[in-house]
Amino acid sequence: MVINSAAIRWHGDFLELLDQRLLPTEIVWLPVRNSQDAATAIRDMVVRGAPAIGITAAYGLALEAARMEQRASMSALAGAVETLAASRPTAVNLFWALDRLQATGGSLEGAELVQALTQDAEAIHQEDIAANHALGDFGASLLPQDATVYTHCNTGALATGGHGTALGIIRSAWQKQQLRGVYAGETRPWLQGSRLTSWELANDGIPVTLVADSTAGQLMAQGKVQAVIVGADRITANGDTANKIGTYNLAVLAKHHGIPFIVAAPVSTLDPALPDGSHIVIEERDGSEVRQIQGKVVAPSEVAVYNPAFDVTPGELITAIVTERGVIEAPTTEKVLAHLRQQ
Ligand SMILES: CSC[C@H]1O[C@H](OP(=O)(O)O)[C@H](O)[C@@H]1O
Repeated sequence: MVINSAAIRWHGDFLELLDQRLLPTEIVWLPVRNSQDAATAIRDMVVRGAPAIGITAAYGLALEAARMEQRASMSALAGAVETLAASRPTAVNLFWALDRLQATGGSLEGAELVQALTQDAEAIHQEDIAANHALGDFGASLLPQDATVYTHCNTGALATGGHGTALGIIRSAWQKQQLRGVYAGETRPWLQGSRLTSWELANDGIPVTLVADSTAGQLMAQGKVQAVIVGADRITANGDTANKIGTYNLAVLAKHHGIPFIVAAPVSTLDPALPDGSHIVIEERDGSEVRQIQGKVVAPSEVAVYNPAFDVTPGELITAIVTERGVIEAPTTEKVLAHLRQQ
């Protein structure tokens, strides 16, 4: 089966990933032929975004099994699972996908195992696309008519199997003629907002205004934003949400200004095993990502840098969490667990 999406092209026996480090100026597709290729691509953010990371890990494990041919077994794949799991720590979708494929693989071996893992990886990809369209519609129903929304980082087709999560809500609202426009925060230091979100929305013809991250408060104070919509990398049982660094700032600002703060994520981003956000491992990335912008030095080479890739927004600051199953208003542990029990 061939599955093509904005950032991920699956050819049935190998994978291509759009190198998102080069966007928006260059379109370069990199081949991925085994689990190490996939892990390296995730670690180096060739592919990024919680759902896209999970999908890539799933294909990477399936490719590794195919490389082993008749030698393939889940015990033989244990090293590949470990390598993929070590690529980035925060997005739970990576671990969810690996757990799902390990369960699918079970005691299968050889060609049967290769087929089962391949089909499940393809299913994860297709399910994510469907989930994003469903959550997009649920989320659009939360927005007032003619809304202008603020979004952070990139949560679009580049970060998922397609359509997007927060950008999925934005795309669905635009298609329903509910949306006036979008403010996209640049999202330092990796600039997912300026390089990826503004590129995706402009390509779709959705009115987008790029702003420096520090502009968000003034926009809210001036009444120019009717909702803040963001994605998620891991949502714990009580609704605490790990997302791109800077998300917590936006949640506090939104609370102060009485603006709805909406988190969009597929159910695969919910992690009920963690009771609250204090248990989430926050990835810290190299200081060079802050000292430089696309290789241009913007700080003294010896200056100390603290570069957490994510922060945690407490559930009490979140107006609603939107998944493909519906909306969790004012999330609490009871509501999140009930949401997970519903089919
Ligand atoms: C739907 S993508 C979720 C999430 O992933 C992004 O992080 P990164 O670009 O570092 O992979 C960002 O936190 C998005 O909100």
